Amino acid sequence: MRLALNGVSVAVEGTPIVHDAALEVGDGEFVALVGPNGCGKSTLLRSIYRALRPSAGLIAVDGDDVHRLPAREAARRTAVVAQETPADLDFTVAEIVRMGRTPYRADASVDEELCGRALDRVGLGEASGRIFATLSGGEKQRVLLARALAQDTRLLLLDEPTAHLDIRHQLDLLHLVRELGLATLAVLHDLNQAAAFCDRLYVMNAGRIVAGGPPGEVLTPDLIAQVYGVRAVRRTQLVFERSQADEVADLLGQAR
Ligand SMILES: Nc1ncnc2c1ncn2[C@@H]1O[C@H](COP(=O)(O)OP(=O)(O)OP(=O)(O)O)[C@@H](O)[C@H]1O
Repeated sequence: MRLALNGVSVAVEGTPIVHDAALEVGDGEFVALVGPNGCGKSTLLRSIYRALRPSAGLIAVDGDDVHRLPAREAARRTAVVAQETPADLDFTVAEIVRMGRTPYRADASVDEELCGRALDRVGLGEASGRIFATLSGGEKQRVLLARALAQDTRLLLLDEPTAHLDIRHQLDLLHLVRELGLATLAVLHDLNQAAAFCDRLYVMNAGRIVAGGPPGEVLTPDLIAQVYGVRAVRRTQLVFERSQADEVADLLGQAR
């Protein structure tokens, strides 16, 4: 297992937030963590990327307790795009992405090449000289993903990666993450998107993981009612693929 959590509890400033969580992400698997606001998703994620230390349980990356690894080694194994966007950094886009290379002592040209490729992958190859603070929220989000990609890890943690993105960029990002083929654990709010893009998902409620498995098995109307307090109807869903978005744009262009 690339990532395995067992019996993980996390307290924040003495308040227990996450209780006895277990989850796994296999090599190349795209796994979502969903659940209502305040249920503890970010807190659990923060304990995986070492921003918080669990009060109980084991968090293993490639079989090793992540909280016992040297910081540099942990950073070579796990990249994260967290929810808090550094707002007014006076760095260029290229400098931000290059921060992803900090855990390595590589040739500057290797770093340059990896950073350039990471920016190209998120569609911001032309923006490398821009000042990060001047970018839109969505562009910032994509730069932070590029920084995570430049870190060249096999485990990727994403906390609401589609926040700030319009629908087109949300879908592009989810497609991209799928194509990367990295073991990925992503906090997502949109259940339809989680169901469409993820191999498996875990549902959290009130600090506990209450269900886990393939989306079709887990996201039942009963579970959604119990966890979110809303009635859901399962229908064949409409997923806008990028190609469809292009067709729609073409049609709109012709109509003008
Ligand atoms: N520093 C803190 N001090 C006290 N309580 C905190 C602190 N940080 C988080 N919490 C509380 O822990 C709970 C879980 O927060 P968390 O951010 O993990 O939830 P979440 O599921 O990610 O929510 P959302 O979907 O709204 O982002 C919330 O009730 C929150 O208010």
